[in-house]
Amino acid sequence: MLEIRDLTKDFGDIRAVDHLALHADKGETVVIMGPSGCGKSTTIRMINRLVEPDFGTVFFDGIDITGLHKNELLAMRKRIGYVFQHFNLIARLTALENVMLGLVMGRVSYDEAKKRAVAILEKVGLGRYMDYKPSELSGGQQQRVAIARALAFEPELILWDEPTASLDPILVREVLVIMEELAKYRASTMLVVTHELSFALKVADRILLMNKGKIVESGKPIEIFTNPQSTIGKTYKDLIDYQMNTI
Ligand SMILES: Nc1ncnc2c1ncn2[C@@H]1O[C@H](COP(=O)(O)OP(=O)(O)OP(=O)(O)O)[C@@H](O)[C@H]1O
Repeated sequence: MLEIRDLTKDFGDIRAVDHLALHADKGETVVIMGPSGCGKSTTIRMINRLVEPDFGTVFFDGIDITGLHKNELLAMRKRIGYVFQHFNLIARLTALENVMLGLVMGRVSYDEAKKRAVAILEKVGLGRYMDYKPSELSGGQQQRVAIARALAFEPELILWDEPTASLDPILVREVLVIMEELAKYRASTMLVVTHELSFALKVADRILLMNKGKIVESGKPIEIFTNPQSTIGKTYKDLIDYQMNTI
């Protein structure tokens, strides 16, 4: 469903992503992990062209996203949901309006947009908070609004860019639980950048380890974390061993 080849991005002298290749099958949950600055966010942002690639192709359902014109790209973005680290909600709008906005701008009628937004907010456990503004919600609740917004178009692919990274540890779980449910349901393919080892172990169908702009290792969680082949993989294994031994 998603096939990336040779993806490359330079920022000045820095090569953020270096001839990267990856693929994800329909319904699969693929987790990307790697050290800070290795190019994870840049990779994920190039898929829907929030960052323009310098080189390479991103095939989604057989269409090369890198070659799409503006209107085609906007249409494609309805098929690809995106959840950011910082929730990027509009402060003066309520939770309901934040979820409805994209739908209404995407030419869904007001009544239909409202019906869909209410249903999705209920699904993420925010039925009671529809009329709250972001400043009146906890970080976890704000991120759940952002997830509802990403789900509004029933995306075939959801890109997650460190969705729990700016949350208080206590609030991380409520977001991970929703992600786990979505992964289980398999309605959308999920590409997840995260540092949450427990989520990767439990939920990922496949983990990709990244370093210096490239995928250096890929496999099922159990393979990667018990018998790592790369230096980065060995570091993660040590981290898991350490955590297990300290519990
Ligand atoms: N807009 C930009 N301008 C200049 N350099 C950038 C820009 N975005 C990213 N970079 C650089 O590209 C490299 C990869 O950054 P990226 O954010 O993709 O890494 P990351 O793996 O997501 O890191 P983290 O886990 O800390 O979020 C880094 O060296 C970063 O400083």
